[in-house]
Amino acid sequence: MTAQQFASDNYAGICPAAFNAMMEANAGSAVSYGQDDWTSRAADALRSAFEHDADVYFVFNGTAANSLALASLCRSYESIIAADFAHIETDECGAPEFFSNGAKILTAPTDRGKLTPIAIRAIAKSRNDIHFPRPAVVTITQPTETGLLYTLDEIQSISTACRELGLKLHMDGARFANAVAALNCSPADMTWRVGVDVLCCGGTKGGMGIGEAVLFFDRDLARGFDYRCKQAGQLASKMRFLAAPWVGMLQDGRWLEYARHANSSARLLGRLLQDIEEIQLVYPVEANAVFISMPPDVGLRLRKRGWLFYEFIGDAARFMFAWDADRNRIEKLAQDIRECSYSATNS
Ligand SMILES: Cc1ncc(COP(=O)(O)O)c(C=O)c1O
Ligand SMILES: C[C@H](O)[C@H](N)C(=O)O
Repeated sequence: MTAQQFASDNYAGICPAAFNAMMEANAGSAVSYGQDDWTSRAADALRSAFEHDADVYFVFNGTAANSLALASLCRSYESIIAADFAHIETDECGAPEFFSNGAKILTAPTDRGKLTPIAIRAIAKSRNDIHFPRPAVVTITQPTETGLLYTLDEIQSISTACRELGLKLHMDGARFANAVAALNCSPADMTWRVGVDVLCCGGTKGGMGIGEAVLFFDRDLARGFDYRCKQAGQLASKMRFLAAPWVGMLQDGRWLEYARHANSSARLLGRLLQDIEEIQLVYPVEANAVFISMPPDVGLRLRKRGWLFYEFIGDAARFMFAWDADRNRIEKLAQDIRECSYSATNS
């Protein structure tokens, strides 16, 4: 077993709540393709958690969730307004464009990945001629790809602008639980109550082995989504194993306990690094990610000590924490960063 790494929360294993629910769901046979009891239990559990009679679907990963949800909100000749840092733009390999049969992603320059009503209006009102792919939907990521949070008021302002412009609002919630935990608000307060039409709610990064939930708060927008999933190879035959972890995670608020641990782990690393001269936090630690700038040779030394981290997001080195983050490993990472910085300064 490799020593714990913090390159991504995707590196973590399956949390007990998800695993135990999978084990329980494994008893006997069950109707396939989502007609089983676990799938209806999971959908009901999400409707209860969100206090809304949303239409709920389960897919294998976040790219599929985002791409198929956006394809439901946007015709092939229309466009999706997104932040320049948006995962749908930088890391989904054209899947949103592919599954919408050609919708265009129009990116707005942002401050650290957060869209604003001004940026949205600037794109939406820039042109209305036949040659311009008409904007149909705005997408925001909560927390953002840079680990920052939209406040509830910021989301409300964005959705108000969307309504004025006749646009739908999609939320990439790959780390939604981390945002709910960090803002200490309810899932409803951060979605439909502030005008979000469709949420892609992360299960994988939250601690499941696989799986995301797509919640349509406006059921009309979900028309045909089941067929869209089937056509895209996202209709699981043994859906109970995608669905059951949601029952386990949502029970007694475990998903938020795990998220609180991940968020506090990120804050711990941020604190441990703050007195190292060569290391700067590139973004404030608001959820479960820490982004730092460090001299290139410090990064090389850190990699030589076996640490893995991405450097292609937010022009910084990213460390991201999950439900299982081990304090001892976090302290070891901080110590190695300190020693690698010290040796750089004194070489
Ligand atoms: C912000 C964000 N959205 C969506 C995704 C897509 O998830 P996946 O890689 O499971 O397709 C990721 C990946 O981790 C992500 O970081
Ligand atoms: C960046 C990569 O695509 C993945 N979404 C992650 O956050 O690890």
